[in-house]
Amino acid sequence: MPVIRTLSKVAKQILLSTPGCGCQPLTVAVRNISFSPRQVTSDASFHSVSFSETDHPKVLITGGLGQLGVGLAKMLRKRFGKNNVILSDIRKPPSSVFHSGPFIYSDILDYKNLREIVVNNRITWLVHYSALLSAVGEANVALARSVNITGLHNILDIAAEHGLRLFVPSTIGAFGPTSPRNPTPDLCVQRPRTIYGVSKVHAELMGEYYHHRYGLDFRCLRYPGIISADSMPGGGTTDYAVQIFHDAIKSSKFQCNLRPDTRLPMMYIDDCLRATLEVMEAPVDTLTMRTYNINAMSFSPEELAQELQKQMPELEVTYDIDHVRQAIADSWPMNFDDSNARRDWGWKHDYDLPELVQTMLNFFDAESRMAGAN
Ligand SMILES: NC(=O)c1ccc[n+]([C@@H]2O[C@H](COP(=O)([O-])OP(=O)(O)OC[C@H]3O[C@@H](n4cnc5c(N)ncnc54)[C@H](O)[C@@H]3O)[C@@H](O)[C@H]2O)c1
Ligand SMILES: C[C@@H](O)[C@H](N)C(=O)O
Repeated sequence: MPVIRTLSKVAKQILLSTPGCGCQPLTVAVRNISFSPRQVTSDASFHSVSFSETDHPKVLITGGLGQLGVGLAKMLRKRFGKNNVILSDIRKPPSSVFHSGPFIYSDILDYKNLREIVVNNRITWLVHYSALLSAVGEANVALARSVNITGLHNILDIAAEHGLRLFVPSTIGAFGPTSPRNPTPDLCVQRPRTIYGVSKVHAELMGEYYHHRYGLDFRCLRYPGIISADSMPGGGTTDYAVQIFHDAIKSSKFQCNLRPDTRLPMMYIDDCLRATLEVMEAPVDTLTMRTYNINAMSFSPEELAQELQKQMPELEVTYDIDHVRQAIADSWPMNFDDSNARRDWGWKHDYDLPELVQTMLNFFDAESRMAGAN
């Protein structure tokens, strides 16, 4: 339904009486009267529950059983309390996750169910992690379009309707071969060649549009490839940088699906999750933008292998190129310029390549010692 048909009479009058393109006056007027894009009764007044700044947020994480969600829930629960953070997904949680805090089934394509969850649990922050990543997206474009685009529309409408603070991650994949690649700034040409990238540019633009049009508190970070030890990636182009650790430890051999010189921005998961909390907590007046690049390090498979070989000289790396992933990687940034995030809300990463490798190896070492002790 076109948005204008869902507006209240007052909103329609303002919209129709705004001269010229009306961009600025319209933005101010509509924000003040506050209506939601899927408001069903045209003249019903819109009420959102307001929470004081001292209240803990009540957080819902969608797509929470992927590489990032469980770690984010753990961090947020430490800060806001176990019961104030709800993980959700369409998959069945492992028992450790199920017993670590609230978990709920939620398919982001089911608008009514999502709304029910938000209302019944008095959600105030929504972290929207559900997505199909770059490589699996290319293998199933129709599903990626549905989850990444239709699902996002549901999330945006529910967040606007209930006055939520909404975090949606974007990615280095939101850039394409015509973007400057070394480094890639926040604002430049964005013509990605994957459905994943297209859907993420769409999310950035729609989130910013809802912010200006409806006053939605939309916050977005473009994550680099994320590296974690205790969760596996969900089918992206940067997955090799996680797999290499598992294979190195298991067999001292790794077959890489990208060329040895493929340079991509990467980040350790702890930095990524901390950045997410920091931008969600950043005072509104520090945010000069709603979508920021964040960066930590940038390396190629051969550089990662060399760093690992300093501690595991027996590691053998061979290359068997996956042409789909290679083409994607060749169109993505090599280095990310995140100076706006550093300036506006004080972003600073903790992990460079040597610390990343050491931390990953320490994790697997501790894990194998624990397994040996049992
Ligand atoms: N991991 C990275 O390197 C990386 C980098 C940049 C951006 N991101 C973004 O961060 C977010 C989380 O990434 P991730 O690595 O945890 O992803 P992932 O692929 O590991 O997990 C995505 C989750 O979404 C769920 N999902 C799929 N369809 C769904 C549906 N219809 N309803 C509800 N849930 C559904 C899946 O079951 C899965 O658990 C994604 O939006 C991704 O684009 C990740
Ligand atoms: C970079 C990121 O968005 C994801 N890890 C992918 O490779 O698809």
